Amino acid sequence: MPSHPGSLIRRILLALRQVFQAAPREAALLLGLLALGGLLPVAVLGLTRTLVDGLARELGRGSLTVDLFWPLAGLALAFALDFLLVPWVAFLQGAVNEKLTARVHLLLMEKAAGLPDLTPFENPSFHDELQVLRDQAPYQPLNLLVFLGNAFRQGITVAGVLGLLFSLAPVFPLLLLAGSLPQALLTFRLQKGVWEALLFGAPEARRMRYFAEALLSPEGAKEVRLYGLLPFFRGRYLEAFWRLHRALWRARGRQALGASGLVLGSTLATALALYLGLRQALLGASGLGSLVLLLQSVGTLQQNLYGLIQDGGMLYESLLYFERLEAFLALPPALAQTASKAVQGFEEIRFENVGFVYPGGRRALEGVSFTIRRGERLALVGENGAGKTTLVKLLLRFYDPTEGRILVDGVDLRELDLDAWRRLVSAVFQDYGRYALTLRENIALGDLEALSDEGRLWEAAKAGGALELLERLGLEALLSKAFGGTELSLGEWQRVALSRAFFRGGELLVLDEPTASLDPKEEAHLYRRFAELSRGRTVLLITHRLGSVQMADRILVLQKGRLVEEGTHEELLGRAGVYAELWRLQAGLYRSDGDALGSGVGA
Ligand SMILES: Nc1ncnc2c1ncn2[C@@H]1O[C@H](COP(=O)(O)OP(=O)(O)OP(=O)(O)O)[C@@H](O)[C@H]1O
Repeated sequence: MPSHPGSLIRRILLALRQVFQAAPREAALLLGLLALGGLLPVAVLGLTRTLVDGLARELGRGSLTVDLFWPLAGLALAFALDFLLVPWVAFLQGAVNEKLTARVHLLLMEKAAGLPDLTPFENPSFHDELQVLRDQAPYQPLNLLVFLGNAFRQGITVAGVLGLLFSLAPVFPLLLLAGSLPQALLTFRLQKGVWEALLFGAPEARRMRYFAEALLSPEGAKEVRLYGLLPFFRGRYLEAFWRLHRALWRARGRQALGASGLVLGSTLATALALYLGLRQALLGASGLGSLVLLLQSVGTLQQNLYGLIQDGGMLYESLLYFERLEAFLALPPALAQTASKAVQGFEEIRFENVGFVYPGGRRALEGVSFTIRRGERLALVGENGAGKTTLVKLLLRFYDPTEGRILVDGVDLRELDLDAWRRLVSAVFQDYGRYALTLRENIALGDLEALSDEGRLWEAAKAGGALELLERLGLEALLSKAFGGTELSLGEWQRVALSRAFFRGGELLVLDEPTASLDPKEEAHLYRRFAELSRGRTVLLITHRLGSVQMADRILVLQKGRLVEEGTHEELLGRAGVYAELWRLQAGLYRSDGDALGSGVGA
């Protein structure tokens, strides 16, 4: 539970703000119905008292007087309303829940995908937070509505019953509260222990979900079977389960023990209240109805106070969820976005002593300087982890360099309007998207405004090697088995990604291992057409297949984050440096006699 009422109220208001922004009319109506629902038990108590007092007066007359009729009619109405409220509260709760859940998802999508850079994703706490918020988004809104609704209704009932008792004598609400409040408060505090264990155990709960997912997901299905991973993941799942279960067991045990310990005090206070009520009635100081009210109030009060505490405890987690959501939405982007210099094209891009250290501390680039001129085809080669992809990420401004600068016609990239800059660029990343959308949409995502331009779609498919695919499946084919469509092979997906990049156009084309999944025939075909495909564009090609880099005007060789060589294929071979060594090794793979130094091999 929140440690002081101020923070509880602040959290409730925060969550309510989201509820009312999602569905203002439905939420107001729901609140009204819940308030009515909370008052009904109070009305029943009051009417019962009147009825019993009337009955005591009329006893023996045998006729139903007006004095008896109205409270009876009131009771009938209260019971009818109580029944009537159930389906309508459920109806409104359902409606608000759907809108609130959609709102939470939309807020998360807009925040996470709307960030201009990737820096926040490097931060483990951002990553964790996003995952928790995403995982819980489907059920926390409903939890909030149910538990907040229940707590609100029960709170009104408790306040109403105490008010009624106060009208009998102030001592009654005081005694009954003294009888039930300590137990309720203790439960409240111990419930906090359970929730803290749950929250503290949250990583365990997430680990459990992860290990279950590893066994259940289609992606893992092949390795799970081949390597016989069931016992391993099952074991890991159980380890996490027992850690969480033990923490919850202890917290719940304390809760039960503490509540039992208070039984004596609670019984004494309640018994005293009832004794006083009975004495008053015997002395004729109050009617029989007041005694009945007192008797009934004990049950109603305890039931609602206890319910209030239970639901309040459940509510705690939902309130925390909405507080975390609010904090997440308020996170500022790491990238300064004050720049707004328009850019419609470029003559040259210059890396000037560029260095980059990932937020986690890993240095990926150091002192890199080179220039790409418009229309040039530049190849970037180097071993795994040399920094090639990182260099592209800086060029697309997913991150800013930590040292040096990137200049576009002399202007720092940081000063250019980011959207305008990115509109000039088209790219195929190593981890390109595979979308459960139609083939048309998958290609047109590169430039959605031209979604219906069939001529361009066919052209792009031809350029990207997806023409045969398009002829076979058609533009409207859904590319997803999960949604009842067609599943593509990895190479086919890569052709679609290439087509998407060609569909976008753009002055600068970045290709990061664009042929990794293509068969040798299509790869050769693509590179043969490369001159034509890249006409009028500046191309930055990252590849490990050195046979394909000969079509580049210039080759940059990265090693451990540093630019170590630069030149044409022939120049670099002549230099007998890193490139020549890589070339020799790769060429050797294609020669049967093991002599890798023969000319023209691998070309
Ligand atoms: N998000 C990241 N956080 C921390 N370090 C990273 C991150 N991404 C990459 N690195 C590290 O930066 C270095 C350069 O990575 P980069 O992906 O740029 O290499 P690469 O040359 O493209 O490699 P490959 O040929 O394997 O694709 C690597 O050592 C890698 O471990």
